[in-house]
Amino acid sequence: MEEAGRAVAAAVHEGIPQGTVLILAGSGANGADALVAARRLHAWGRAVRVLAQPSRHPLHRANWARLEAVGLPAEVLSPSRLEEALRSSPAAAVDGLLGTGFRPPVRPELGELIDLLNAARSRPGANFRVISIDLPSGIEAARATLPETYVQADLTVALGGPKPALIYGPAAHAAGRVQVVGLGIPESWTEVHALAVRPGDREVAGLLPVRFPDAHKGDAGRVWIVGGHPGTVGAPVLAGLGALRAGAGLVTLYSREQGVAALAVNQAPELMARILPDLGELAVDVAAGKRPDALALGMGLGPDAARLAQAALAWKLPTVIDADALQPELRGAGHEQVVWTPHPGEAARMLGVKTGEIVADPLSAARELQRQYGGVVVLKGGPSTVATPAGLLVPRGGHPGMASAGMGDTLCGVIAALLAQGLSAPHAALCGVRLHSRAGELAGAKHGYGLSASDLSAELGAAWQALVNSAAQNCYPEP
Ligand SMILES: NC(=O)C1=CN([C@@H]2O[C@H](COP(=O)(O)OP(=O)(O)OC[C@H]3O[C@@H](n4cnc5c(N)ncnc54)[C@H](O)[C@@H]3O)[C@@H](O)[C@H]2O)[C@H](O)CC1
Repeated sequence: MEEAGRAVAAAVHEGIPQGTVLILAGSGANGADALVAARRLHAWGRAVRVLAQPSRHPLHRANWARLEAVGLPAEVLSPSRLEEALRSSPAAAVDGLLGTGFRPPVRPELGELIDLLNAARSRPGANFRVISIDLPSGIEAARATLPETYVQADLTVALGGPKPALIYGPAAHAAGRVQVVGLGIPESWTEVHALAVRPGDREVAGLLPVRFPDAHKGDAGRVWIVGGHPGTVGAPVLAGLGALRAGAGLVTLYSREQGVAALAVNQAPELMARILPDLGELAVDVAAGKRPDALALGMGLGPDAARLAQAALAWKLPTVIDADALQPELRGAGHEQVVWTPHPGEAARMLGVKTGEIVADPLSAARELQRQYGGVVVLKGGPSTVATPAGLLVPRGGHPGMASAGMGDTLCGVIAALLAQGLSAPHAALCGVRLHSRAGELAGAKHGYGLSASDLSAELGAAWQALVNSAAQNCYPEP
C-alpha cells in the first residue's frame, strides 16, 4: 500500500508538477492508497486537499491518522464538499474511490460524486486531469463493459499488473493512459495468479522460424488454403497472400469458385489455384500421400464449410479453422495442431451465447472455447486473446485501422505459414497474431485508419524484421 501510494504520488508529481492536488479517498484499500499518495505529495511540498469517506479498514484508518499527524487533516467526503473543492480549480484529482473491491452497480451516493468529477473534468476550459488508482471507479476489474456511471480518467496507475478492463475495450476507453506499477510482487506469485501473460516482442522474435542461406521453398512449407464462394472469392486470396508474406514456400488455393483462380493470378501469380467442383476430392489427394505442411480452411467457404472442416480435421494436419467453418458441430473435434480463429460473433455462435458476453469477458470466452473445441483458440479483437492448453496469452500491439475486411483472412494465412514452417500451434498463434499486429502498426503509420488487408500483408516482411531487430537490440546491452 505504501509503495502503491508512492507510485501514484510520483505519477501525479511528474505529470502535473504544479497546482493543487485534490485527493478523493473511498472507504476501502483503494482509498487507503489515495491517503498514502496525499501524504507523499504533501511531503514533496505540493498543495493537497483530501476528501475521504470514513472507513473501518485498519490501514485506511491508520493512514487517515498519519495525515493528521503531518498537518494535513482529511475532510469527510460529501457531494457539497466535492463541488466546492472542484470550483477552486485543482490541477489534478486523484480518484481513489473504488478499486478491485467494487461490486456493481455503483451506489447512488458514490454515483453522485463520480458525476460531479466527470462534469468538472469535461467543463469547457477545465484544466485539470483525473488520475485513477488501479481502475477508474465504477469499472469492474474483469469486465470489459462500460457501465452507466464510471470515472473517465486521463491516467490510470495499475497496481501489480493491468486488469482485463484496462486492456479490452470499451472499458479500457475509461482508463486514459495506463501506467503499470509492479509493486515488487514476486514473479512466483504472478505466475500462479495472473489471468494471462503478455509476451513482449523479444519473446515472440525468439520463437520465429530461422531461415538458413541454403533454404529452398520446400523447407519453407507447403500451405493449402481452402475457401471461396460466390461473392467471397477475395477471402482465400487474402489468406494466400498472408501466407506468402509470412514466409510459406508454396501456397495453393483450393476452391469450387472459378473466380478465386482468376483473382489469385491477378493479385499474386505466385499463388497456385486448383478449382474442384467437389472439394471432397482433397481427401483422395491426402490419402494418396499428397499432404500440405499446413492447411487453412473456412474463409468465405460457404454453407458446407463445417462438413469439409470435419473431414480435414481427421487428416491430423496442422490446421487453421476460420469463418464459415467455425460451427458448434465441430465441438470436441480439435487436436493439438489446430488453431481456431473466431471473431466475437463466431465465438458467440460456437459457445451458444450472445456476442456481448464474449466482448465483456474475452479471457473467459477464449478459455471456454479452448476447453470445448480443443487445440488453440485465437479470439480476434483489439487485442486478440490466445487460449492454449497451458493458459492464456494476450499479444501486444495493433492499430485501429485493422478494423477492416480481410484482416482475419490474412491472419489465417500468416498462422498457417508459421505452422507450415514447423511452429507448434500455440507458438504459431502467438507469433502470427503479433506479426499481424506489428504489420498493422507499420501499415497504419503509412495509411492511417484507411489501411486495407492488402496494405497490412505488404508490411509482414518488415514486421518480421522489426521483431527480430527488437530482440537483437534487447539481447546485447549497451557497452
Ligand atoms: N497488489 C495490489 O493490487 C494492491 C492493491 N491495493 C489496493 O486495494 C484495492 C482493493 O481494495 P478493497 O478494499 O478490496 O476494495 P476497494 O477499495 O476497491 O473498494 C471497496 C470499498 O468500496 C465500497 N464499494 C464496493 N462496491 C461499491 C459500490 N457498488 N458502490 C459504492 N461503494 C462500493 C465497499 O463498501 C468498500 O468500502 C485495489 O484496487 C488497490 O487500490 C493495495 O492497496 C496495494 C496492493
